[in-house]
Amino acid sequence: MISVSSVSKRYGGFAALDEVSVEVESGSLTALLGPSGSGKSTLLRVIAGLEVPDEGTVVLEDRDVTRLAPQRRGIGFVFQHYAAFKHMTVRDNVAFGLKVRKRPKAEIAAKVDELLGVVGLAGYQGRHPSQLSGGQRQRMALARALAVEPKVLLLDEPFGALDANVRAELRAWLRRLHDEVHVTTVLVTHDQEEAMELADRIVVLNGGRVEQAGAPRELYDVPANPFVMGFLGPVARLGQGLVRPHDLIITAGPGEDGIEAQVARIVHLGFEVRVELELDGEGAVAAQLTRHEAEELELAEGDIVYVRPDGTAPLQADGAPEPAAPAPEAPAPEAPAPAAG
Ligand SMILES: Nc1ncnc2c1ncn2[C@@H]1O[C@H](COP(=O)(O)OP(=O)(O)OP(=O)(O)O)[C@@H](O)[C@H]1O
Repeated sequence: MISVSSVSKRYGGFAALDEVSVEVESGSLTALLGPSGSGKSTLLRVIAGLEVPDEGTVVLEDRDVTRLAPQRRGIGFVFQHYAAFKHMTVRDNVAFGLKVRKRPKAEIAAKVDELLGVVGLAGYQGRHPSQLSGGQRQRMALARALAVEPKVLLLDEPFGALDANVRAELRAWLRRLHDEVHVTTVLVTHDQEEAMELADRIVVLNGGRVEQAGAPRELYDVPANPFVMGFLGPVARLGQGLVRPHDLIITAGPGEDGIEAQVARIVHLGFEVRVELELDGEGAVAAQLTRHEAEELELAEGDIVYVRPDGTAPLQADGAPEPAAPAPEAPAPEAPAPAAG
């Protein structure tokens, strides 16, 4: 287990981390998710020992390592731009840490073979890094980090420099790898889809603080505040209430609490249909329907319909957990667009 308690890290007067506390279960895959500059990399570097916090502690498996050198923490690290030894073969790159530790030759050979199999590079032992694709290089980096059997694997945007298709492939692959080897893993990403798909647990950072930590579905379904809601997925605003666009129900008649709206645009996205609605005096809102639902309603642009949230209670735009009494006009929440690729 990794236990980060009340860690603060300042650069000059600027707090990159402000009393951050995070628990990472042994064997889990935890994602640090947040916008650029939120402190993700700084937190990872504090766990790695590449930065010493101004305040707070880092405990690894019951041992206070706050001031311990990185190489003595039992940690494997993979960065976005992995610095491979260009003059060495794939085999020698992966063997490097074991050679430094003076392990017997036969043991090194067996371990390297095993790992190259695990990361899907079995036939590539003799190649040099320049003869690998970007995705293959990152898999080699993971094999190299895993070779010394770290207690903790730290990944800083390991697929950040790769194109979308390769990223998606490597994500699925990393999840399978983690299910096999169960190394306690902390992954930094600004991509909410990557975090949702990979992680057992997500820690959302913003401005050097933890906004919320929990299972991906918990964060998506029960976000603690508008920031988390906006960062984890699309948000539709009905008055002071924030809901997911797929939690909006459109009906032809007003029903009990339907809000009148005019269909401004219908966008067919394969299985989904996005219905853009103009609310009277309340601006625009987009609902997400299945194709089947949209067909049943026989929606057409210009139609007058009624919209309401389904059973889920909307999050209040001012962050209050319960629907508040008539609130003063609050400014729109700063819900950032989910990060693109
Ligand atoms: N060595 C440093 N000196 C001064 N400021 C720093 C230093 N390292 C980080 N910072 C600042 O601390 C803040 C957090 O940086 P950090 O790299 O942790 O963010 P991040 O969430 O990883 O962002 P990104 O996704 O862009 O990598 C940023 O505002 C950054 O400019």
